Amino acid sequence: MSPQSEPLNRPYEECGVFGVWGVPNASALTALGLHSLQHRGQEAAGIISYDNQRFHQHKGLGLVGDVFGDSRVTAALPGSMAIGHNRYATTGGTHVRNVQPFYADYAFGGLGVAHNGNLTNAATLKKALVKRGCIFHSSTDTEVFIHLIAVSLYSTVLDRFIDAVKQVKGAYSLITMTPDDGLIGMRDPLGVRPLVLGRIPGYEEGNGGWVLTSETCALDIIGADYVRDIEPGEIVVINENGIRSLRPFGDQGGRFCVFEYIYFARPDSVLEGQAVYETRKRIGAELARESAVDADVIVPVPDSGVPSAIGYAEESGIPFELGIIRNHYVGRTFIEPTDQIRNLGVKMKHSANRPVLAGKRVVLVDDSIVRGTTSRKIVDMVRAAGATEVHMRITSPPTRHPCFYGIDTPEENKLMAATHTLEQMAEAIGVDSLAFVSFDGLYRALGHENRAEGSRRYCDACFTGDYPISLVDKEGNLVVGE
Ligand SMILES: O=P(O)(O)OC[C@H]1O[C@H](OP(=O)(O)OP(=O)(O)O)[C@H](O)[C@@H]1O
Ligand SMILES: NC(=O)CC[C@H](N)C(=O)O
Ligand code: SF4
Ligand SMILES: [Mg+2]
Repeated sequence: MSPQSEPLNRPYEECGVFGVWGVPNASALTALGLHSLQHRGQEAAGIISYDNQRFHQHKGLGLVGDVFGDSRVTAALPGSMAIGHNRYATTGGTHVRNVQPFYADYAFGGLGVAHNGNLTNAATLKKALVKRGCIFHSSTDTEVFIHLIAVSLYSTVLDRFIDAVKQVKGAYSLITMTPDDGLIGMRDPLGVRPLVLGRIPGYEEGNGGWVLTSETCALDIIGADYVRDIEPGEIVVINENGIRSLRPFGDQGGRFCVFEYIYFARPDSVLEGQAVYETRKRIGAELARESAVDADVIVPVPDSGVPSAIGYAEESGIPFELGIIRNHYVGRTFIEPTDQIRNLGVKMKHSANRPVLAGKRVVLVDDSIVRGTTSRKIVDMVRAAGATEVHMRITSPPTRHPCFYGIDTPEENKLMAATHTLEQMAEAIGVDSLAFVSFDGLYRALGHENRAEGSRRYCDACFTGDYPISLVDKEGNLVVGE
């Protein structure tokens, strides 16, 4: 949770966006894309389509399968252009009115927008917009785009859009659609969140078949080819004239979220040219070199600990075993508002594979410790299954600071690494030893010499407190709403 949202005890997550232009049944492809982005948001899903005459939309709380499982739903969203969104709230609670994509009817026609990220000056802008008479319908940061476009004095939609993004601060990967301009994709000037461009084979002769989405796994599911990443600060406009690229912010260099590699993205995705799976394996190998321990078995904390545990096992020569089994019917995170229910959720999600653990010295590999809820439970479980030693290895540096750029982390006083020393953490979790990957180890796994050389390319603020984008609302103690 970012401090800008309501004070619920929730783990982190973020959103997935998808847009397609120039194909029949665009909404059905969008629903498929959203399915493969489910790991980025499990709270709500929505699709808006356009059939050359009017817009159609369907949105709802729940998983993509709950909202779009029935093919009659997408059949009722006709058209060759569509955008979709999976939400996990960072600003504004889990209410139907906050479900994206958002749609607005302007004097110049309709416009739909889907946003992954989080704005750091949304409350400041909202205050000013409300004073000018704007009536907000949601409590999200995303809605400020809708009003900034409405009040802009520029005449074309694209100029109004550029005018709007120039006023916001924060992280945003956006997919917008309008009847005249078609599909508009954009990454914020530092490219904190991902956005890729793909093309469906068979459309090369014409202008159709374009796809914009958060991760390449959503291209794979619909058989689209990866074309390239949208660059930080780049706007792409896709319509019957083909694809056009604009750079109203110039080149400010990227600060891509390093945590996308560590945890968020699906392991079969490729982000900014780097395969997530291989990167996680390399982080695991770095960790094995840095924090070796005599043990009998390397056990991942599923899901996201799996690739790095493979890397750790390969490097250490200690066998990899699935000592913890994950229940596939429990989601990635537990969005229940209380710690009590979240604790039960962790119990429901993981169980010990006793024959693999009994009498063994176990190394558990996970990607992060946020509150420590997962680690505490897993360690208890592994000990109860008869492990003689339990060592914990974490493939991120300690999470000491909240994220304000689209990841739902808790405020500082709930982050275990912000309130405990390493020794206190090891004791609280109940392990014989605990180690986190070093900053240099992490950056080596990303292909850099060390952090000093690599960190200019990434945001790693939740580990370092080095926030690359100003936290305007936080400094002014402003919040958008509940
Ligand atoms: O310290 P905590 O507050 O418990 O949070 C950290 C845990 O949460 C995440 O897992 P999650 O269940 O979200 O997803 P995953 O199945 O993809 O690993 C992460 O991988 C850690 O296991
Ligand atoms: N996690 C996200 O990217 C969320 C997008 C937007 N800030 C919202 O709260 O709806
Ligand atoms: S603060 Fe952490 S999670 Fe947020 S964008 Fe930066 S690296 Fe990613
Ligand atoms: Mg996990």
